[in-house]
Amino acid sequence: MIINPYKYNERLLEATTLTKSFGPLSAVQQVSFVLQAGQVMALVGASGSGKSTLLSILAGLTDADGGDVRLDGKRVPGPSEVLVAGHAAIRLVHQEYQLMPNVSVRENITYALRFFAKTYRDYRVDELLRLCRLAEVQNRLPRQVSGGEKQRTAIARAIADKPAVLLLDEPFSHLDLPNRLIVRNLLFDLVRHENTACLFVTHDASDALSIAHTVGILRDGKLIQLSNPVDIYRRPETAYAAQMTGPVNILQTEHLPLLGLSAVEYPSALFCLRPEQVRLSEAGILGTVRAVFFKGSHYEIEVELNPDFCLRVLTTNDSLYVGQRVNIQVTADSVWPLQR
Ligand SMILES: Nc1ncnc2c1ncn2[C@@H]1O[C@H](COP(=O)(O)OP(=O)(O)OP(=O)(O)O)[C@@H](O)[C@H]1O
Repeated sequence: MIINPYKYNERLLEATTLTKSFGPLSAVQQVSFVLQAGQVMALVGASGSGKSTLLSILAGLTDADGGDVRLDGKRVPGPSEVLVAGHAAIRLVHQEYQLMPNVSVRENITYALRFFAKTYRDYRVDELLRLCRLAEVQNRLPRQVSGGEKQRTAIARAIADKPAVLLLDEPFSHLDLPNRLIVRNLLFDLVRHENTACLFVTHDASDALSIAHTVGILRDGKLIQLSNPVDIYRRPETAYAAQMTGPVNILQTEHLPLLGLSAVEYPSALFCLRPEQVRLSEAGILGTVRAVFFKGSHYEIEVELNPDFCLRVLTTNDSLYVGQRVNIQVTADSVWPLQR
């Protein structure tokens, strides 16, 4: 058993008011959060919201204009302050994996342990090959393995010497479903067995909600909401946060009476209604099915309540068809007010 050289305290990785601009463009604006050992955080944001820039700052690979990053209370220097950019205990796995093309999967991982004694190195590489499910392809070159295997090789290499923090840039975006599940379980194992703190960025909330302990929403470089997955899904603060975290109906005050809800009870002008909260019920309001999308485990349908207002509804009812008249029901507690 190898003891991790980094002694953790409660506030492992701490970002305080990080800011970065490229000319007039503010890529990262006043971002602050704390990530603890054994925790997974996901940052969700649209393309260009500053995810990669933020990761690079956290890894010590890009200088911030303001604010700082601390690991166990000690400031992580930016690249302009050190000879070799980066921090020994913080690893970033890029979207392109950046593997050495001419050596095997095993050698790619072994390279990260080149300063360790051979006995430990061999033991640890075998352990990583098992953890990352790479034993069968260990002697192949990176170009001879699948995208999922490349991804796992990059993760194995990054965690080889047990860094305190693992940062992942869009770890799921190029993977098919079976590989997404393997990487998801790998992250679970990592935080459980090695107490690593993981932070990944993604534009797809489904991975974030199912894996992370904390989910943050990035918009135009700002961390606009940070919460546990259930709260962020059920109680998003803005329409953007609602849209980034799953399928949603964004309603305006004038839509509420169409759903049988009294607008007077709701002072806000925008509301979030998740499609699974809409029930098909004979006692409900009459509408017409405008589209039916098969989603595997369920259907997503669009129900038109008037020519200007359609509602997305999730249902397991498999007998619905376009043009059908259906009744929908929405309860007051499933409508969540949003800030403008
Ligand atoms: N080196 C740079 N010089 C100038 N502008 C940059 C540079 N790097 C990033 N930007 C800009 O900063 C903003 C944030 O970019 P960033 O790559 O961090 O976003 P992102 O959320 O990771 O996007 P994506 O999901 O498309 O990768 C974008 O508008 C981008 O064009």
